[in-house]
Amino acid sequence: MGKTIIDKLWESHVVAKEVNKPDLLYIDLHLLHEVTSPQAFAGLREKNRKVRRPDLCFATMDHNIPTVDRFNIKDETSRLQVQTLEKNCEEFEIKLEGLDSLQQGIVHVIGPELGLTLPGKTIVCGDSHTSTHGAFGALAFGIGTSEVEHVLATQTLWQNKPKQMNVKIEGELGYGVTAKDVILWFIANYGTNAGTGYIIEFSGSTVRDFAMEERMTLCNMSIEAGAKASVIAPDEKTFNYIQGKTYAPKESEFNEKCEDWKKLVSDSNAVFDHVIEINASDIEPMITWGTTPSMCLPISGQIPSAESSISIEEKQSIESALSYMGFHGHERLEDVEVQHVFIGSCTNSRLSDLIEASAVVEGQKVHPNVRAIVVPGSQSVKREAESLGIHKVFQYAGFEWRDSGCSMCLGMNDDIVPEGERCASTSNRNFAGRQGKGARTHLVSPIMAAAAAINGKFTDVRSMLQSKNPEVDRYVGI
Ligand SMILES: CC(C)[C@H](C(=O)O)[C@@H](O)C(=O)O
Ligand code: SF4
Repeated sequence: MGKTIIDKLWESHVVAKEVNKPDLLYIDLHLLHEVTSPQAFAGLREKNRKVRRPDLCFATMDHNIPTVDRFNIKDETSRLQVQTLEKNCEEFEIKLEGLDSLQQGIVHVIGPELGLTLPGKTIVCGDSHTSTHGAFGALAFGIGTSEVEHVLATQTLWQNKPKQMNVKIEGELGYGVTAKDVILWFIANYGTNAGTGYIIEFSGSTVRDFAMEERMTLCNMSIEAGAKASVIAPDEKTFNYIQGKTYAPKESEFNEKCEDWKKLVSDSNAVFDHVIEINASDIEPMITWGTTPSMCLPISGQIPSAESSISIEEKQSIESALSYMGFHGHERLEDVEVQHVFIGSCTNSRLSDLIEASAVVEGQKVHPNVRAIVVPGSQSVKREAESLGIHKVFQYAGFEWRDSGCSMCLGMNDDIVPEGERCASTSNRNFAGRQGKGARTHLVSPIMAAAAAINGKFTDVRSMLQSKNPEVDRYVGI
């Protein structure tokens, strides 16, 4: 029987195997941030242990930091976490991209950007959206703080091998439909438990046609479908993206690596535990209306009411989502007004996301009732965008142009949505309280967020797109 890419990645990292026990996997890259690492380092210190391979660890600070006046962290716990990470990295000799670093950014944005994320690697981080790195053909997943300590101490991790799912997406996406819409559509149709117990391989012509940034968006949110991880077979696009990046292999070593990486594909006779086939042309621009990513509809849709529920549980969950979100049911999504727009997060804060959104915004003004912010995923993305003049498009329109960080993706820093207010957000989670107490989050793509910023309400972005330049056109699928 053939092997899947998941088998290949897994088997090449098993360092100990016993019947009826988890496998011990070697970890090639351990990413760290300020929130989930302090107790792990404290544990090492208590047991008088060292970090086994500091050279395979890499740290950044992203969750707690301000995106304006970034050195002035007002909240004491946040400041302490950031200072603790600085101290830990110094003591245990781990490379850190701190607040003063030109390379600082959201951990899942800078890993790929610096060429740390490579095909064939096992990558872990104390963060659920580590699945993002699977876009490069890496086996990448989030771990808990006690596992962070274990990996720091041993560079290995005990893991049960999950089941495997192939999600095949075929065909061309419609005009104005993005990778974000694909993953939202997937979760809306298959649920937040679709991937529970599985690693997903995303395959098919739609995925192959995606740029690396789009593949990252897809893998980023696979965790919201319950998956342990997701992976996309590396190809020429992957290799081109990696070539020349700071920590990527150089010259002849790079060429040799590419030959190895090409083998990271599922064999044609490989068998998956489950296969889902999706037709890309079925997908429309999507928007969440409720408090889980699966409470999600095409922009042309109407918010459901609890009456149509098929079970008591469903009725209760719809009722509680409607009440939290301030809806009665039956409202048209296109009539819903927003007060905040957030373009950012590890799902959608890369250069291509900002280019796309700026194409919608160009020459227009943010609606007077809306406060809109753009938070580049890394300081490098910020610089690149500025070199293209993208920041001017946003600033002219009335968007705030910030420094990088997790920002409004979660209420752990200064960027909070006030209680009862509504935010069109390019992030990945819309749980109650996610963007602040009582905040109402609607997950959308960057171009849909841009459209909402201009109109002050959700709008089918396809009615606003204008063909402006080929670079932008390529991204918006024109
Ligand atoms: C803080 C961290 C543990 C958390 C995660 O694991 O995902 C955060 O990044 C999030 O997106 O909710
Ligand atoms: S941007 Fe959001 S989802 Fe991503 S790591 Fe930060 S908090 Fe988590």
